[in-house]
Amino acid sequence: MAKRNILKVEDLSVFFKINEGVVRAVENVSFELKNGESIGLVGESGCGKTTTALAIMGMLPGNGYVDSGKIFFDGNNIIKNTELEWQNYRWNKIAMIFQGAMNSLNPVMKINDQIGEAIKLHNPSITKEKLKRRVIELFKLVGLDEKRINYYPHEFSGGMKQRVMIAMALACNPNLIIGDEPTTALDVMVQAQIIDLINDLRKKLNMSMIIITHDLSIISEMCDKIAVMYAGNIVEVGYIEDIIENHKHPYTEKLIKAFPNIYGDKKMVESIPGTPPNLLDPPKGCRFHPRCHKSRDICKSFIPEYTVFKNEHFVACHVAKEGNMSEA
Ligand SMILES: Nc1ncnc2c1ncn2[C@@H]1O[C@H](COP(=O)(O)OP(=O)(O)OP(=O)(O)O)[C@@H](O)[C@H]1O
Repeated sequence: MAKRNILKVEDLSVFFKINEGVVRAVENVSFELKNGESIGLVGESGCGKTTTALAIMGMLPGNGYVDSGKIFFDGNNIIKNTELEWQNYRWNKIAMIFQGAMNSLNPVMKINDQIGEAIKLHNPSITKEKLKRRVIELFKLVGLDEKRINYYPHEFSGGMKQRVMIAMALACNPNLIIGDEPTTALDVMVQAQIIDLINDLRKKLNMSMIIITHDLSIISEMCDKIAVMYAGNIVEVGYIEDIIENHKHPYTEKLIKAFPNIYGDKKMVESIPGTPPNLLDPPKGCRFHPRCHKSRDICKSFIPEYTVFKNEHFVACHVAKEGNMSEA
Protein backbone atom coordinates (compact mmCIF):
# COMPACT_ATOMS: atom_id res chain seq x y z
CA MET A 1 0.00 0.00 0.00
CA ALA A 2 1.34 3.46 -0.90
CA LYS A 3 2.45 5.48 2.10
CA ARG A 4 0.58 8.72 2.72
CA ASN A 5 2.17 12.12 3.11
CA ILE A 6 2.58 13.23 6.71
CA LEU A 7 4.07 16.59 5.70
CA LYS A 8 3.82 18.64 2.54
CA VAL A 9 5.55 22.02 2.36
CA GLU A 10 4.33 24.01 -0.62
CA ASP A 11 6.03 27.16 -1.96
CA LEU A 12 6.93 28.29 1.55
CA SER A 13 8.52 31.75 1.91
CA VAL A 14 9.63 33.00 5.33
CA PHE A 15 11.07 36.48 5.80
CA PHE A 16 12.54 38.47 8.70
CA LYS A 17 12.10 42.22 9.17
CA ILE A 18 15.25 43.98 10.35
CA ASN A 19 16.28 47.67 10.38
CA GLU A 20 18.16 47.30 7.09
CA GLY A 21 15.18 45.73 5.27
CA VAL A 22 13.72 42.26 4.73
CA VAL A 23 15.82 39.07 4.99
CA ARG A 24 14.44 36.58 2.44
CA ALA A 25 15.53 33.62 4.57
CA VAL A 26 13.38 30.94 2.92
CA GLU A 27 11.80 31.38 -0.49
CA ASN A 28 9.50 29.06 -2.47
CA VAL A 29 10.57 25.97 -0.60
CA SER A 30 8.65 22.76 -1.37
CA PHE A 31 9.14 19.19 -0.21
CA GLU A 32 7.12 16.19 0.91
CA LEU A 33 7.61 13.58 3.55
CA LYS A 34 5.75 10.28 3.71
CA ASN A 35 4.71 8.59 6.92
CA GLY A 36 7.73 6.92 8.54
CA GLU A 37 10.21 8.61 6.19
CA SER A 38 13.16 10.75 7.13
CA ILE A 39 14.45 13.76 5.20
CA GLY A 40 17.71 15.64 5.71
CA LEU A 41 17.94 19.38 5.16
CA VAL A 42 21.53 20.13 4.24
CA GLY A 43 23.39 23.25 3.19
CA GLU A 44 25.86 25.88 4.35
CA SER A 45 25.30 27.99 7.43
CA GLY A 46 22.54 30.57 6.97
CA CYS A 47 20.79 28.81 4.06
CA GLY A 48 17.45 28.61 5.89
CA LYS A 49 17.36 25.13 7.42
CA THR A 50 16.40 26.16 10.96
CA THR A 51 13.98 28.82 9.70
CA THR A 52 12.14 26.16 7.67
CA ALA A 53 11.92 23.98 10.79
CA LEU A 54 10.71 26.84 13.01
CA ALA A 55 7.96 27.65 10.49
CA ILE A 56 6.81 24.01 10.65
CA MET A 57 6.79 24.24 14.48
CA GLY A 58 4.95 27.60 14.44
CA MET A 59 7.84 29.02 16.46
CA LEU A 60 9.27 31.82 14.31
CA PRO A 61 10.86 34.67 16.27
CA GLY A 62 8.92 37.93 16.57
CA ASN A 63 10.43 39.57 13.50
CA GLY A 64 9.85 36.49 11.33
CA TYR A 65 6.73 35.74 9.31
CA VAL A 66 5.43 33.36 6.66
CA ASP A 67 5.12 35.56 3.58
CA SER A 68 3.42 32.92 1.45
CA GLY A 69 2.98 29.19 0.99
CA LYS A 70 1.34 26.29 2.79
CA ILE A 71 2.41 23.60 5.21
CA PHE A 72 0.14 20.56 5.28
CA PHE A 73 0.48 18.25 8.26
CA ASP A 74 -1.69 15.15 7.93
CA GLY A 75 -3.66 17.00 5.26
CA ASN A 76 -4.35 20.20 7.27
CA ASN A 77 -2.76 23.52 6.34
CA ILE A 78 -1.19 24.42 9.67
CA ILE A 79 -0.05 27.89 8.55
CA LYS A 80 -3.58 29.02 9.39
CA ASN A 81 -3.44 27.62 12.95
CA THR A 82 -4.62 29.84 15.78
CA GLU A 83 -2.29 30.06 18.80
CA LEU A 84 -4.50 27.55 20.64
CA GLU A 85 -4.32 25.13 17.71
CA TRP A 86 -0.52 25.50 17.62
CA GLN A 87 -0.39 24.68 21.34
CA ASN A 88 -2.38 21.48 20.83
CA TYR A 89 -0.28 20.47 17.91
CA ARG A 90 3.28 21.45 18.87
CA TRP A 91 5.07 18.67 20.84
CA ASN A 92 1.98 16.41 20.56
CA LYS A 93 2.22 16.03 16.78
CA ILE A 94 5.61 17.49 15.93
CA ALA A 95 8.50 17.82 18.36
CA MET A 96 11.89 19.41 17.86
CA ILE A 97 15.30 18.70 19.35
CA PHE A 98 16.96 22.11 19.26
CA GLN A 99 20.58 22.78 18.38
CA GLY A 100 22.68 22.61 21.57
CA ALA A 101 19.57 21.98 23.71
CA MET A 102 21.32 19.47 25.98
CA ASN A 103 23.26 22.38 27.45
CA SER A 104 20.02 24.06 28.47
CA LEU A 105 18.98 21.35 30.97
CA ASN A 106 18.30 22.94 34.34
CA PRO A 107 21.44 22.19 36.43
CA VAL A 108 19.60 22.21 39.78
CA MET A 109 16.70 19.95 38.78
CA LYS A 110 16.82 16.16 38.69
CA ILE A 111 16.55 14.55 35.26
CA ASN A 112 13.30 12.68 36.06
CA ASP A 113 11.64 15.95 37.13
CA GLN A 114 12.71 17.64 33.91
CA ILE A 115 11.30 14.84 31.74
CA GLY A 116 8.21 14.80 33.99
CA GLU A 117 7.66 18.52 33.38
CA ALA A 118 7.75 17.96 29.61
CA ILE A 119 5.03 15.30 29.99
CA LYS A 120 2.90 17.36 32.42
CA LEU A 121 2.98 20.40 30.17
CA HIS A 122 0.65 18.62 27.76
CA ASN A 123 -1.03 16.30 30.20
CA PRO A 124 -1.53 18.37 33.38
CA SER A 125 -4.00 15.94 34.95
CA ILE A 126 -1.68 12.90 34.77
CA THR A 127 -1.43 11.08 38.13
CA LYS A 128 1.91 10.87 39.97
CA GLU A 129 2.00 7.12 39.50
CA LYS A 130 1.38 7.30 35.73
CA LEU A 131 3.91 10.10 35.38
CA LYS A 132 6.60 8.04 37.09
CA ARG A 133 5.82 5.05 34.89
CA ARG A 134 5.99 7.17 31.73
CA VAL A 135 9.33 8.71 32.74
CA ILE A 136 10.79 5.23 33.33
CA GLU A 137 9.33 4.03 30.01
CA LEU A 138 10.98 6.97 28.20
CA PHE A 139 14.26 6.41 30.04
CA LYS A 140 14.32 2.80 28.84
CA LEU A 141 13.26 3.76 25.32
CA VAL A 142 16.31 5.99 24.88
CA GLY A 143 18.68 3.47 26.48
CA LEU A 144 19.24 5.17 29.84
CA ASP A 145 19.64 3.18 33.04
CA GLU A 146 16.56 3.81 35.21
CA LYS A 147 18.79 3.71 38.31
CA ARG A 148 20.06 7.11 37.21
CA ILE A 149 16.61 8.67 37.10
CA ASN A 150 17.28 10.81 40.18
CA TYR A 151 20.59 12.16 38.93
CA TYR A 152 21.33 15.80 38.11
CA PRO A 153 22.49 16.88 34.61
CA HIS A 154 26.15 17.30 35.69
CA GLU A 155 26.19 13.57 36.54
CA PHE A 156 25.37 12.75 32.89
CA SER A 157 27.79 12.64 29.94
CA GLY A 158 27.06 14.61 26.73
CA GLY A 159 25.65 11.51 25.03
CA MET A 160 23.38 10.75 28.02
CA LYS A 161 22.13 14.35 28.07
CA GLN A 162 21.30 14.10 24.38
CA ARG A 163 19.34 10.90 25.15
CA VAL A 164 17.40 12.93 27.75
CA MET A 165 16.60 15.55 25.08
CA ILE A 166 15.34 12.77 22.78
CA ALA A 167 13.21 11.36 25.64
CA MET A 168 11.68 14.83 26.17
CA ALA A 169 10.93 15.16 22.46
CA LEU A 170 9.21 11.74 22.56
CA ALA A 171 7.24 12.57 25.72
CA CYS A 172 3.92 13.17 23.92
CA ASN A 173 4.29 10.53 21.19
CA PRO A 174 4.74 12.91 18.23
CA ASN A 175 4.38 11.65 14.65
CA LEU A 176 7.23 13.81 13.40
CA ILE A 177 10.50 14.77 15.07
CA ILE A 178 12.77 17.55 13.85
CA GLY A 179 16.40 17.23 14.93
CA ASP A 180 18.49 20.38 14.48
CA GLU A 181 22.11 19.18 14.40
CA PRO A 182 21.18 16.40 16.90
CA THR A 183 24.70 14.96 17.07
CA THR A 184 26.91 18.06 16.83
CA ALA A 185 29.11 18.65 19.89
CA LEU A 186 29.32 14.92 20.59
CA ASP A 187 32.48 12.91 19.96
CA VAL A 188 32.47 10.55 16.98
CA MET A 189 31.78 7.35 18.96
CA VAL A 190 28.89 8.90 20.89
CA GLN A 191 27.63 10.49 17.68
CA ALA A 192 27.41 7.00 16.14
CA GLN A 193 25.48 5.70 19.18
CA ILE A 194 22.98 8.56 19.02
CA ILE A 195 22.51 8.04 15.27
CA ASP A 196 21.83 4.31 15.93
CA LEU A 197 19.39 5.19 18.71
CA ILE A 198 17.45 7.66 16.55
CA ASN A 199 17.36 5.19 13.64
CA ASP A 200 16.06 2.42 15.96
CA LEU A 201 13.42 4.68 17.51
CA ARG A 202 12.22 5.81 14.12
CA LYS A 203 11.63 2.21 13.05
CA LYS A 204 10.16 1.11 16.39
CA LEU A 205 7.75 4.05 16.64
CA ASN A 206 7.18 4.47 12.87
CA MET A 207 8.06 8.14 13.21
CA SER A 208 8.82 10.60 10.44
CA MET A 209 11.85 12.78 10.85
CA ILE A 210 13.55 15.92 9.58
CA ILE A 211 17.27 16.09 10.27
CA ILE A 212 19.04 19.43 9.91
CA THR A 213 22.79 19.28 9.45
CA HIS A 214 25.81 20.60 7.56
CA ASP A 215 27.11 17.07 7.36
CA LEU A 216 26.08 14.96 4.36
CA SER A 217 27.55 11.81 5.90
CA ILE A 218 25.12 12.06 8.84
CA ILE A 219 22.22 12.43 6.43
CA SER A 220 23.32 9.39 4.46
CA GLU A 221 23.19 7.34 7.67
CA MET A 222 19.85 8.65 8.92
CA CYS A 223 17.67 9.73 6.03
CA ASP A 224 15.65 8.33 3.13
CA LYS A 225 15.61 11.68 1.32
CA ILE A 226 17.83 14.76 1.05
CA ALA A 227 16.80 18.36 0.40
CA VAL A 228 19.81 20.47 -0.54
CA MET A 229 19.32 24.13 0.43
CA TYR A 230 21.22 27.10 -0.90
CA ALA A 231 20.56 30.72 0.11
CA GLY A 232 16.94 30.13 1.13
CA ASN A 233 15.99 27.79 -1.73
CA ILE A 234 15.85 24.02 -2.08
CA VAL A 235 17.97 23.48 -5.18
CA GLU A 236 17.66 19.70 -5.32
CA VAL A 237 15.57 17.14 -3.47
CA GLY A 238 15.17 13.41 -3.85
CA TYR A 239 15.84 9.96 -2.46
CA ILE A 240 19.32 9.56 -1.06
CA GLU A 241 20.69 7.20 -3.71
CA ASP A 242 19.52 9.50 -6.51
CA ILE A 243 21.12 12.55 -4.88
CA ILE A 244 24.40 10.88 -3.92
CA GLU A 245 24.90 8.89 -7.12
CA ASN A 246 23.00 10.87 -9.71
CA HIS A 247 22.82 14.49 -8.52
CA LYS A 248 22.11 17.12 -11.13
CA HIS A 249 22.67 20.48 -9.43
CA PRO A 250 26.19 22.00 -9.53
CA TYR A 251 25.81 23.04 -5.86
CA THR A 252 25.00 19.45 -4.80
CA GLU A 253 28.02 18.31 -6.79
CA LYS A 254 30.25 20.77 -4.91
CA LEU A 255 28.71 19.91 -1.54
CA ILE A 256 29.31 16.18 -2.06
CA LYS A 257 32.92 16.82 -3.08
CA ALA A 258 33.36 18.61 0.24
CA PHE A 259 32.55 15.31 2.06
CA PRO A 260 34.96 12.60 0.88
CA ASN A 261 33.64 9.95 3.29
CA ILE A 262 30.48 9.65 1.19
CA TYR A 263 32.55 7.67 -1.32
CA GLY A 264 34.92 6.16 1.19
CA ASP A 265 38.02 6.54 -1.00
CA LYS A 266 40.85 9.02 -0.61
CA LYS A 267 39.71 11.98 -2.69
CA MET A 268 40.82 15.51 -1.92
CA VAL A 269 38.13 17.59 -0.24
CA GLU A 270 37.21 20.54 -2.45
CA SER A 271 35.96 23.78 -0.96
CA ILE A 272 33.26 25.81 -2.71
CA PRO A 273 34.76 29.10 -3.93
CA GLY A 274 33.02 32.32 -2.81
CA THR A 275 30.48 32.86 -0.05
CA PRO A 276 26.68 32.59 0.12
CA PRO A 277 24.84 35.82 -0.77
CA ASN A 278 23.35 38.40 1.58
CA LEU A 279 19.68 37.43 1.85
CA LEU A 280 18.67 41.10 2.22
CA ASP A 281 19.43 41.40 -1.48
CA PRO A 282 19.93 37.96 -3.04
CA PRO A 283 21.21 37.69 -6.63
CA LYS A 284 18.66 37.77 -9.45
CA GLY A 285 17.99 34.54 -11.34
CA CYS A 286 19.53 31.47 -9.74
CA ARG A 287 20.94 32.46 -6.34
CA PHE A 288 23.91 30.13 -6.87
CA HIS A 289 24.97 31.59 -10.24
CA PRO A 290 27.79 33.88 -8.93
CA ARG A 291 29.56 30.79 -7.48
CA CYS A 292 28.54 28.26 -10.11
CA HIS A 293 31.16 26.70 -12.38
CA LYS A 294 28.45 25.85 -14.93
CA SER A 295 26.64 29.20 -14.94
CA ARG A 296 25.25 30.57 -18.23
CA ASP A 297 23.57 33.88 -19.15
CA ILE A 298 20.07 32.53 -18.47
CA CYS A 299 21.08 31.73 -14.87
CA LYS A 300 21.72 35.45 -14.17
CA SER A 301 18.21 36.59 -15.10
CA PHE A 302 15.66 33.82 -14.67
CA ILE A 303 14.79 31.86 -11.54
CA PRO A 304 15.04 28.17 -12.49
CA GLU A 305 11.87 26.12 -12.07
CA TYR A 306 11.96 22.55 -10.83
CA THR A 307 12.70 19.88 -13.40
CA VAL A 308 11.39 16.46 -12.42
CA PHE A 309 13.79 13.60 -12.80
CA LYS A 310 12.67 10.10 -11.90
CA ASN A 311 11.38 8.99 -8.50
CA GLU A 312 10.49 12.31 -6.83
CA HIS A 313 13.87 13.80 -7.76
CA PHE A 314 13.46 17.56 -8.38
CA VAL A 315 16.19 19.96 -9.46
CA ALA A 316 16.04 23.76 -9.85
CA CYS A 317 18.79 24.41 -12.41
CA HIS A 318 18.69 25.71 -16.00
CA VAL A 319 21.78 23.73 -16.95
CA ALA A 320 20.45 20.45 -15.49
CA LYS A 321 17.14 21.04 -17.28
CA GLU A 322 18.90 21.48 -20.65
CA GLY A 323 20.89 18.29 -20.00
CA ASN A 324 17.68 16.45 -19.18
CA MET A 325 15.98 17.65 -22.38
CA SER A 326 18.95 16.68 -24.56
CA GLU A 327 19.00 13.19 -22.98
CA ALA A 328 15.25 12.71 -23.64
N1 LIG B 1 15.54 36.51 13.86
C1 LIG B 1 16.19 36.77 12.72
N2 LIG B 1 16.26 38.04 12.24
C2 LIG B 1 16.87 38.32 11.08
N3 LIG B 1 17.46 37.40 10.29
C3 LIG B 1 17.42 36.11 10.71
C4 LIG B 1 16.80 35.75 11.95
N4 LIG B 1 16.93 34.39 12.10
C5 LIG B 1 17.62 33.95 11.02
N5 LIG B 1 17.91 34.99 10.19
C6 LIG B 1 18.60 34.91 8.90
O1 LIG B 1 17.89 34.01 8.08
C7 LIG B 1 18.80 33.26 7.27
C8 LIG B 1 18.57 31.77 7.50
O2 LIG B 1 18.98 31.45 8.83
P1 LIG B 1 18.84 29.98 9.43
O3 LIG B 1 19.22 30.05 10.86
O4 LIG B 1 17.52 29.43 9.09
O5 LIG B 1 19.97 29.19 8.61
P2 LIG B 1 20.56 27.76 8.88
O6 LIG B 1 20.74 27.13 7.54
O7 LIG B 1 19.75 27.01 9.87
O8 LIG B 1 21.99 28.13 9.50
P3 LIG B 1 22.88 27.31 10.57
O9 LIG B 1 23.30 26.08 9.87
O10 LIG B 1 24.01 28.24 10.82
O11 LIG B 1 22.03 27.06 11.77
C9 LIG B 1 20.19 33.74 7.62
O12 LIG B 1 20.56 34.75 6.69
C10 LIG B 1 20.00 34.34 9.01
O13 LIG B 1 20.95 35.36 9.27
